[in-house]
Amino acid sequence: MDDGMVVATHDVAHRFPGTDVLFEHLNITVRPGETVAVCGPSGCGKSTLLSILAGWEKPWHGTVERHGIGRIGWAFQNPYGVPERTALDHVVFPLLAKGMTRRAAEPQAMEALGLFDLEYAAGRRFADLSGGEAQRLMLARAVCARPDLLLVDEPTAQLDTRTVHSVSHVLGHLAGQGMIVMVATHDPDTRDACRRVIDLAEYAPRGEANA
Ligand SMILES: Nc1ncnc2c1ncn2[C@@H]1O[C@H](COP(=O)(O)OP(=O)(O)OP(=O)(O)O)[C@@H](O)[C@H]1O
Repeated sequence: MDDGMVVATHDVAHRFPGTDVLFEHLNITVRPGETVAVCGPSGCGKSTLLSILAGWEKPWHGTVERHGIGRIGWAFQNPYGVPERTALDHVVFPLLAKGMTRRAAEPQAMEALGLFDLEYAAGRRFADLSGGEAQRLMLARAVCARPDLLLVDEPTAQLDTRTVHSVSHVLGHLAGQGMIVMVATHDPDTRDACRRVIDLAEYAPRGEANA
């Protein structure tokens, strides 16, 4: 990881073709060690902002700087997987894609499962996981390859309060190890556990932009 690593937006605004402007004049700078909650009402553009930060979506206006960022990890809002494959298979897969052997990948994948208290489920089929287990599996898969930038979309929608606290704690711990962690969330507990909050409602256009 690069000490000078940074993710920044410079006067970013976004709208999809044929839709209103979601947010504008967004200037943020995020550095390693930070956990940032991206908040705001449903449909305000939280997931879209994460996609823009990842470079998957080009902003309608402005630029995004990703200095020193190599690997990006992403945990999706809706867990998805291959029903008959095990939880461990899902976490091993990105490591194999990175060129690791299965033998080398498995301990690293088990460590990632352990971070989210999922070792017990390593051998279970994805189809047999509960909603909360599948959601934690997405987190384990996102962090297993030790990304520089971790983008997490609604990580706690299906989790109970105690698990929310433990996931928030792990995300803070990963940031402490030098990751940049950004979390789109509605959940007040998750938001409060983050070091910084970006409220996208504050960047909603006022008046003329959507006229
Ligand atoms: N590819 C697209 N084309 C057109 N509109 C889109 C596209 N992707 C998202 N949108 C719209 O942009 C808006 C913002 O979507 P986004 O998923 O970023 O919101 P969100 O704040 O994450 O919402 P939620 O909290 O409900 O998950 C929504 O109105 C959505 O319908």
